[in-house]
Amino acid sequence: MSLNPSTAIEKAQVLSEALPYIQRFFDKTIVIKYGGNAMTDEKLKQGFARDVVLLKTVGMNPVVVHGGGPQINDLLKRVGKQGEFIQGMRVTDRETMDVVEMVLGGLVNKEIVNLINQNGGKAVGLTGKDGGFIRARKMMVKNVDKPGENIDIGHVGEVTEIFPELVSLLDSRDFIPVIAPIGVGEHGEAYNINADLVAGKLAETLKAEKLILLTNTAGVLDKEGKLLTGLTAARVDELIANGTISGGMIPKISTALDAVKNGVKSSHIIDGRVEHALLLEILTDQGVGTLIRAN
Ligand SMILES: Nc1ncnc2c1ncn2[C@@H]1O[C@H](COP(=O)(O)OP(=O)(O)O)[C@@H](O)[C@H]1O
Ligand SMILES: CC(=O)N[C@@H](CCC(=O)OP(=O)(O)O)C(=O)O
Repeated sequence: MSLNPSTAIEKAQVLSEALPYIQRFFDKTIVIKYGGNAMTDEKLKQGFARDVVLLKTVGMNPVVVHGGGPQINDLLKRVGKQGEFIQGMRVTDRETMDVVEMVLGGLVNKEIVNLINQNGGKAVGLTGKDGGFIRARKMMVKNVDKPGENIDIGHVGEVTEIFPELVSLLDSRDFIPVIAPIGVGEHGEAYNINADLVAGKLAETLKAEKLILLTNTAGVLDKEGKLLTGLTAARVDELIANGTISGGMIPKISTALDAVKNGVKSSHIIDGRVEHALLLEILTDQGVGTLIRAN
């Protein structure tokens, strides 16, 4: 099949546009949070895996942290339980914790590992229990109706420490770490941690160049549903206070902000429903979501 010369030149131009980005991000760590909602379409999943392999092949160090909220809800339903969330965090009793470990540490993790490997990468799946590398403690959430009181939401954790050696070792041997957001407590107990929080802390610990949170919206939207392409700390506070940002977007935006305040060069909330969103964000002049800056 002969190629139309102008199409061929356009393709070459897009490839050429990637060069400065490849040079700038060579050997840099990019932490990518792959949200459960962005994981539903087969073609998108293949595209995601291919993009991750491409980034690794051109010399970057992609580290994938995945979610799986909707997938946990599906299995809970099959065992007759209803998922419940308070301030974006899943209420996690003992039985729910078992389901979370099965879905995140098992099904979802191995599916992503497999997808990346089928596309020519060398992915290795981990939970925070492996090498005890994600340490956690029980998280309490504030009771908004009763100031000063907390709500106990069960086996939900917050990260206390991340030991980066295991991830760095995998990176240095050309493996791609794929991490499920499960932490381990002082007594070996498992904690369910919001995947955005794990991705943010990991990005800080690894001194990542970028934190990219892939989700199922165009980015952060204003009250009219229009995309906000750039946000600062002050504006985020305002949008949370007036209810424009709610639910699962609260831990996401807080994480993105904490990361840039703590040394990650840039945080992005981008649309995982756009094919090759990762490549567009990292290797082209085109932004595909919301860029979060400290000020
Ligand atoms: N201002 C906002 N802009 C975009 N999404 C918002 C906003 N406020 C709340 N949301 C909700 O946050 C959701 C993303 O969080 P979540 O469902 O936890 O995603 P993920 O599974 O990718 O982590 C969106 O689908 C949307 O319903
Ligand atoms: C404490 C808490 O809420 N944990 C999350 C972990 C998975 C996750 O974060 O998945 P998404 O990124 O797909 O939302 C949960 O149980 O759903």
